[in-house]
Amino acid sequence: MVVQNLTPAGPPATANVAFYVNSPNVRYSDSAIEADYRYQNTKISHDATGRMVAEPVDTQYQFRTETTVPKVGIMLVGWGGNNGSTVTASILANRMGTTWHTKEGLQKPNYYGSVVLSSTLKLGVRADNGQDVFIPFHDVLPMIHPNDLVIGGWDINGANIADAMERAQVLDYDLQRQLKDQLAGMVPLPSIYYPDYIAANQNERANNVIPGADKWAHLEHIRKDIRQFKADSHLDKVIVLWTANTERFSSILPGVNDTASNLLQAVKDSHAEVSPSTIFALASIAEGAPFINGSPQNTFVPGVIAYAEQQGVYIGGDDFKSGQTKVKSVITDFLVNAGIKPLAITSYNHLGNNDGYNLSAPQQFRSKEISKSNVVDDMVYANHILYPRKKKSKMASSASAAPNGAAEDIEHPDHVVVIKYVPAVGDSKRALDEYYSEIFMGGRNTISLYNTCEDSLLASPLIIDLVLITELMTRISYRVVEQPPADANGAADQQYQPFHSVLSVLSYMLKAPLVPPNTPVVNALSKQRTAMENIFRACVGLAPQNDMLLEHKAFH
Ligand SMILES: NC(=O)c1ccc[n+]([C@@H]2O[C@H](COP(=O)([O-])OP(=O)(O)OC[C@H]3O[C@@H](n4cnc5c(N)ncnc54)[C@H](O)[C@@H]3O)[C@@H](O)[C@H]2O)c1
Ligand SMILES: O=P([O-])([O-])O[C@@H]1[C@@H](O)[C@H](O)[C@@H](O)[C@H](O)[C@@H]1O
Repeated sequence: MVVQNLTPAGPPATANVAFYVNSPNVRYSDSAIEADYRYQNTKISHDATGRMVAEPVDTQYQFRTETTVPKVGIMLVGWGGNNGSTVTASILANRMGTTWHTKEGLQKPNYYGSVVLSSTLKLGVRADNGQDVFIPFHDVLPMIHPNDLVIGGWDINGANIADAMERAQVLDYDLQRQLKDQLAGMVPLPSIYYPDYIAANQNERANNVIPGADKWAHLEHIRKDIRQFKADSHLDKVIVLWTANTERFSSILPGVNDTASNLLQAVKDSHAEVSPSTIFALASIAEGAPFINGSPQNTFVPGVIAYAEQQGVYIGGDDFKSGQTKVKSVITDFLVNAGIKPLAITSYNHLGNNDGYNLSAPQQFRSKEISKSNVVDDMVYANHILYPRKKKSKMASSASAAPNGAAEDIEHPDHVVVIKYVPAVGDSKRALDEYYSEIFMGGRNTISLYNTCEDSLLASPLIIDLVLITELMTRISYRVVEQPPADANGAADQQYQPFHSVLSVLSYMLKAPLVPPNTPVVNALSKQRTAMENIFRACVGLAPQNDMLLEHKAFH
């Protein structure tokens, strides 16, 4: 690829960019952006006297982003569910510009709740008057648009997407009325059903199931489905996303799912501890399709992570962060960083959709309880003033384990998660939270929240963001260089590499972010968003966003 240095005229007119960066560190061609980026960090050590020493360290990166936007299809596992049918119908409504009547008047389709489609980021300040300039997040780098997505998928229930939309009772009738004819033609493919992985009450739904108990045959069946879907729609890429029911956790068994080869053998042996979601993940990885887990179960047993690393395919998860937990990752961050000490965080909610029905079973609830409980760990761990570290106990509880895996015995707020199934409220989940904290001089503070979370209307835009960001990441590569290459016309090409297969950049959309082994888990929502934004700024050679506003604090 010939990379042209920037000319005053900017990148080639054919470059697919919403803006361009006028810098010798950023180079454009008609199909790629290459940026030199100096990553600045601070290494901490201690000197001979035990004093802490802070050392600024710089690493020179180069990022390359392919700017040609491909034709992408998404295959939803659980397509006929509330989330699957809602996101499908909503993308169709946006694509067609369908409007509909409600008691509030005429409604227009939108993508509210999507960070990529409905939020902005500060690009910089106006050269003439210093005012902030914001752009749509979607414009920071060339991204696919959800209106262009081809959608398919599987479900153990055979209802077409129009019937599934009606069953979900999420979208307004006047909108459903206009979409149902097109959605009726969308029928989920038969899926894998292992009854012991989801609540027994889901058995009544299972009328669209791949027969047999041969798990390797199931794997090959799903692989064939992915290939067929890609071929039928002449797609460049396919992304598979799990929005099916929450499964019970799989036991981690040495010799079974601890390595890629053992796991593949376990599938050949139809081992009982291989879940449907793990088979979907393996099939996706084998077909080079990124796989995202929107539910809390441990789909990504060690063997799946190892297989994704071997194959160089992206995976991400777990569990959409849509409502109650999203707020928790903000409130807890605010309290702890304000020097206020949460003593107890109590999260109750009830909901009446099929997700809630499935979660009414103990093992499925436990999967959700785990993903909803760990979300405060990084914030607690970061403040040893409020939460002193005790001597390492012999049996440090998992709740006290430091997010980066160090088994330290850390004081931790009481944290309770309760979920109840109340059919009457349907998809309109009611979340009640109490944050009970210690404040100045032994005082106490109580914050109570009542949050009506329309679960599928909150989760659907996250599905879109997960797909758009994952697809973008497949077009970004990087390399670490000491000095910019003397020859930018190819000598450096073979040094570029993808990010780690575990896409921790997706964490903003997820309750229990999967991260590469032995790396820190970040749950604080503001940090997650800043990380995502600054990585994409780096891809166009721009410094990380900071809010110092020195230009407004210094004497002019
Ligand atoms: N706000 C949210 O809605 C939210 C937030 C976080 C996580 N989640 C998770 O997303 C998932 C979907 O939520 P939902 O409200 O759409 O649930 P839902 O029950 O309406 O939909 C799940 C669908 O998956 C299907 N299914 C079950 N097992 C399957 C399998 N092995 N293969 C294919 N299909 C299968 C079911 O038939 C159903 O249609 C749940 O696991 C839920 O916990 C939802
Ligand atoms: O994202 P969030 O609102 O904290 O979590 C939600 C839970 O509170 C809810 O009970 C469950 O049914 C949803 O699947 C979702 O996981």
